[in-house]
Amino acid sequence: MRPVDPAMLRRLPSLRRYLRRTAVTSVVSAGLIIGQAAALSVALATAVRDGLTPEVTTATAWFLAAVAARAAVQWWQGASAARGVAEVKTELRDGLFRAAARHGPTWRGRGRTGEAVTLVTRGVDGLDAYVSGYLPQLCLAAVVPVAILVVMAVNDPASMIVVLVTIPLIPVFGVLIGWHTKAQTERQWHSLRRLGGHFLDAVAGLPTSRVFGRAADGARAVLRTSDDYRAATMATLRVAFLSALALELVATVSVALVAVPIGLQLLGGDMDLRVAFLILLLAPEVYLPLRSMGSRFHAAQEGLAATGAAFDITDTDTPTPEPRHGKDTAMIDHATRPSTPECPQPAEYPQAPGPRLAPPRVAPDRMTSGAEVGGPPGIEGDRSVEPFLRFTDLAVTYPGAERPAVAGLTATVAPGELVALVGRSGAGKSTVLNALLGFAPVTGGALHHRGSPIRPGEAWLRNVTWVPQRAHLFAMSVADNIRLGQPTADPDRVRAAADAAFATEFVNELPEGFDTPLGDAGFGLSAGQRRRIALARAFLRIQLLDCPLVLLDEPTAGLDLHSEARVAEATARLLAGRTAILVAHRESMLDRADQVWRIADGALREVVHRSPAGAVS
Ligand SMILES: Nc1ncnc2c1ncn2[C@@H]1O[C@H](COP(=O)(O)OP(=O)(O)OP(=O)(O)O)[C@@H](O)[C@H]1O
Repeated sequence: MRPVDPAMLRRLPSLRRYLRRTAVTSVVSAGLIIGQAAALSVALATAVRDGLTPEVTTATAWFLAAVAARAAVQWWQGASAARGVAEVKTELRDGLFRAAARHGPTWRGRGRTGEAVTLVTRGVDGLDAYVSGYLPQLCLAAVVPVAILVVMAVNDPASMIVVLVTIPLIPVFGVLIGWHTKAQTERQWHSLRRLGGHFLDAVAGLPTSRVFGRAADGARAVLRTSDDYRAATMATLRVAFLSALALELVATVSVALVAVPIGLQLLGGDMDLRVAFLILLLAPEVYLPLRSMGSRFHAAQEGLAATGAAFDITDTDTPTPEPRHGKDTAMIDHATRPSTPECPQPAEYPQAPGPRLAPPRVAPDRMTSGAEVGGPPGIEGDRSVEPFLRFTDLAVTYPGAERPAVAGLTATVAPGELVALVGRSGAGKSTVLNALLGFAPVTGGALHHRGSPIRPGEAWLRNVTWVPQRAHLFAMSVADNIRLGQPTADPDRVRAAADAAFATEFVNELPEGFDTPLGDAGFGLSAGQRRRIALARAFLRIQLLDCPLVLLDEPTAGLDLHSEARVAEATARLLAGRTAILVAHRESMLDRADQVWRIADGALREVVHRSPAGAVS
């Protein structure tokens, strides 16, 4: 623990400039403190001895001039500090952005975006207390006591010796407490960064964690990190308050040790009154900058910890942020009880090595709609007559949008049917899926499942498996990503789901296989690999929860031919015997559809029915 980190001075020229300005200000301040005390002691001693003579008036005028000059210097120092803080923070942020540009997306993805954002914003802002609070006090502490000791040596060497003996107590206490504070502050800063990372991951993955029944766990993880941060902050504050108290006590006792002998000498007539006033006025000023420096040291620590983290990034060619994918840092805590219910385990769950799947199930009785759980009894329709899904004049208008994204959509889906949605980009295909998931507001018409109105929420989502266009992978291991909805699933089941999604091959080539931690949004995997992990996640969910409805949003978009063929095959396995709605552009996916809905400008323009043999009706 050094008073000033030389590494910071080396890397930040604006900090060096600021420190030079502050050093000059401190020397001027020291002169003014001594001048002020000298003028006042002359004025007081002369007034006591001779009454209000012209000498008293002159000394008082000098005293007032010194006070005014000190105020001006302090104002200038404040302005200089504000400029210095702005320059140092700009330089540091500039360095971070340059490093990010130099390293490209590789670096960003390996860390958590939320952590990086916390570092660049709140972390760098933590330097305010260091630059404008701690450094000026440090400069004063280096100059003022020395100057005052010289004055004391000339006027009263005995007082100088008392000060010389007591003054080291303050830095010694400061250092002892500082060692303790450093660990506390680093813990506090670490918690804050984790909080930023968790929060962003939780928010970005919210739709995914909702569908997979883990939204509450994400919130709990954020809450737990917030609590860690609160505890670390309170611990730092406790140390800061205690240290302020200890330093205050040491300074007061030290001033008393100087004052008592002076009083005795005055009584004995051995000391001039002017010298006595001068020493008594200067004694507290010796300890003041050291005390202030000690108390500001704690506030400055967060900024220093953040700066250390920033230099780790700016200094390395290929920065490797601290590991953050352990179970303790995962957004979703697997120790918590899954929010989805335990499901019967199908006896024929696929086992490695070959991807074998459980036999398809069509419209299982276990299925629930939102209405069955939350609605009044008797709301269910006639299962033998009602289609699996019914869209009646469905309209969706996003908040703030001028026109509906989907309007007047009327259609039905029979149990076990595969419906493919086709249409140009922006036609409204994903919106149809979002309406079914409850992610887009149904502003007109109705959605029914087996005759019951669909009520978006946990109960309904338990029926659904969703593979979105851009599946969100969380910053945790590959295995934990696959078992997102079923955290208690054993490794064999995870592996079998990966086999079925043709993911095992590339996962085995990752450094730690299924335990390989992924970065933000699945960093470290290609787009096709991410999709296969998302499919594996869906496989596991289907197998364990037996979800009868599958929603897939362009599972093969942006893939090369080889990956596309594999994902298409995996998708076909996923959909076998289940009711599914699939947004598709590729023929490979359309061939398997029972109905093809062509959507344009939010309206259903055409429905093509295909027979099992592929004929169009
Ligand atoms: N969250 C949203 N808020 C406002 N408007 C939205 C939102 N999401 C989509 N839209 C708009 O709704 C319309 C339909 O979008 P949607 O994503 O359903 O199209 P899409 O057919 O799935 O397109 P693509 O094939 O490119 O994914 C578009 O005009 C889009 O701009």
